[in-house]
Amino acid sequence: MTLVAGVDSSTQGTKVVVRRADTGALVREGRAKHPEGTEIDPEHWWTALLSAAESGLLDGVAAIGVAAQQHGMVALDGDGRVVRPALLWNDTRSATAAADLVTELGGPKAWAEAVGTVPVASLTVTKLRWLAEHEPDNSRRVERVLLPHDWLTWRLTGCGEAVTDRGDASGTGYYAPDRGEYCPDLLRLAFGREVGTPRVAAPFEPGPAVDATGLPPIGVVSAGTGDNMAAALGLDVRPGDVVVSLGTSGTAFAATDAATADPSGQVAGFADATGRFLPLVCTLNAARALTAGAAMLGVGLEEFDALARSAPAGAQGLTFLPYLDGERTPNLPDATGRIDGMTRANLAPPNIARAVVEGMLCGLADAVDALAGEGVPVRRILLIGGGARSRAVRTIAPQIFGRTVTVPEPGEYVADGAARQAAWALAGTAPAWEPRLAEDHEAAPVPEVRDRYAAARESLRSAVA
Ligand SMILES: Nc1ncnc2c1ncn2[C@@H]1O[C@H](COP(=O)(O)OP(=O)(O)O)[C@@H](O)[C@H]1O
Ligand SMILES: O=C(CO)[C@@H](O)[C@H](O)COP(=O)(O)O
Repeated sequence: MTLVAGVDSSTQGTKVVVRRADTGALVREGRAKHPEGTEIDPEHWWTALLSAAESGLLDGVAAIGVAAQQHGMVALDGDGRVVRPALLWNDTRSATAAADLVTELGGPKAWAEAVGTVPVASLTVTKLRWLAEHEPDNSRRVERVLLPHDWLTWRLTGCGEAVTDRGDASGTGYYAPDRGEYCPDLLRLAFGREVGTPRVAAPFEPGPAVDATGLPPIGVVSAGTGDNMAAALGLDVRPGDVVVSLGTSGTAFAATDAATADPSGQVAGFADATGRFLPLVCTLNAARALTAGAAMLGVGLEEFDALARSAPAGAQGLTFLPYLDGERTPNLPDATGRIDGMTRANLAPPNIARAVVEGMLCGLADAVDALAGEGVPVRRILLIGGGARSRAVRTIAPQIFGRTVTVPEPGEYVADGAARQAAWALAGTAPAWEPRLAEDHEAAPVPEVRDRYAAARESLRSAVA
C-alpha cells in the first residue's frame, strides 16, 4: 500500500494527513498549534510540522506536499537566514504601502491588468514596500523572498533549490498568472531593486526527496501550493462549484479556465494548482468572529451555537459588522466591528450570537456575489473550514446565501489537496480518489438580513472615507 502525506500550515496551526495513494482513504493524521500574532518566526512552522508528524506519522510515506497560508513574506539573507519574522497575510500595517503602490502604477486597473489582482495589505508586494520604508537595515540584507509554503518545502528538501507553484506565486503581486511570469518591474517598484524568487514548478512536478533531520526518508516532495489552491484540489472542484471556506480567513473561490482581472479589487485573480485559475475573494474575519462572539458572551462554542440557533432569523433587528481584525474585502484595514439596531427588547445573548453568525456569513455572501459579477458560474456552494463545523453556521448559511449549501464531511481539505498533489506528482497522473460524502442544507432565503447588513456596511464605509 503506497502512502502519501499532505501538510496544511495555515494561520492558526499545522495539520498533516496520511492517505492511501490509490483510493485516498485516510490512514492517520496529526496537528499542532502556531503561536498567535500577525508576524511569526518561520521556525515555529517547522517545529509545528515536526510536532504534528511525531510518533512515526510519516513512516512509510512515499511522497509529501505542503500547502500553507498565502502571501506571507519570508525574507532571507544571503545565508538563507530570515532577516525578520515573516509578515503574515492578516497583518494590515502595509495598508498605506498598498495604496501608494496602486497610485504609483497608475491605479487599480493597471494592477488588475498586470497581475490580475489589485494590491491590498495582504499581498506580499506591499509587505516588501513596507520593509523597504520602515526597516532599511533589514531591507538591505534581503537576497530572496519566499512564501510560507515555499520556505517549508525548501526546509523539507534540505535547503537546496527553492521552488514555488503558480497558485501561491499568483498571490505575491509580482507574478502574472496569465503569462506565467514574474514581474521584475513590480519588484523594483515595490522594493527599489530586484530580489531572488523561487522557481515556479510545473503543476504536479515531482520534486526531490526529503532531506531534513527529524523526518523519515520520503522519496518525492511535490511543489506544494497556497492553502486555498490546495483546498480546491482536495475537493476536486468542478465548473459551477464555489467553495466558501471559514477558517481564520473567510474565502470564496472557484476554479476557472480563464484568468480574471477585477479592477474593483474585490476579486483576486489567482492561479490554481492544476494549470487553471482561481478567482478568490478573501475576508479577514471568519471563524474567529464566532470565537470572539462566544468569548464576549462568556460561553463555549457549543453553547454559542445553541444560542444562535435559538434566536429568530434576523436576530430581532441586530446587525453585526464582523470587522474585528480590520477588513480586507471591502478594503477597510482600519475598520472595527459594529453591532447596529440594539433596543432594550432585542439585546439578548441569543440575538447577539445569531447576529454574529449572520454578519460573518453576509461578508461571504457578498464575496460570492463579487465572483458572480466576474462571470464565475455559481451552481453549488461548498462550505468548508473550521467554521463549517458549527451547526448554527450550516443551518443559517442557506438563508444568507439564498441557495442550497453543500457541506462536505468534516475534514482537512487543504492538507488533503496537498496529499493529492503529492500522489499526482508520484504517479504522474491524477489519482482517482473516492468522492467525499456531503450533506445539502436548504432553507428559505431571508433577504432582509443581507439588506440590513449592506446598509450598515455602506454607512461604515462612508464614515471612514
Ligand atoms: N464547532 C465550531 N464552531 C465554530 N468555530 C469552530 C468550530 N470548530 C472550529 N472552529 C474554529 O475554526 C477555526 C479553525 O479553522 P481552520 O479552517 O482550521 O483555520 P485555519 O486553516 O485558518 O488555521 C478556529 O478559529 C476554530 O475556533
Ligand atoms: O490570504 C488569504 C487568501 O488570499 C488567506 O486565505 C490565507 O491563505 C490564510 O488562510 P487560512 O489560515 O484562513 O486558511
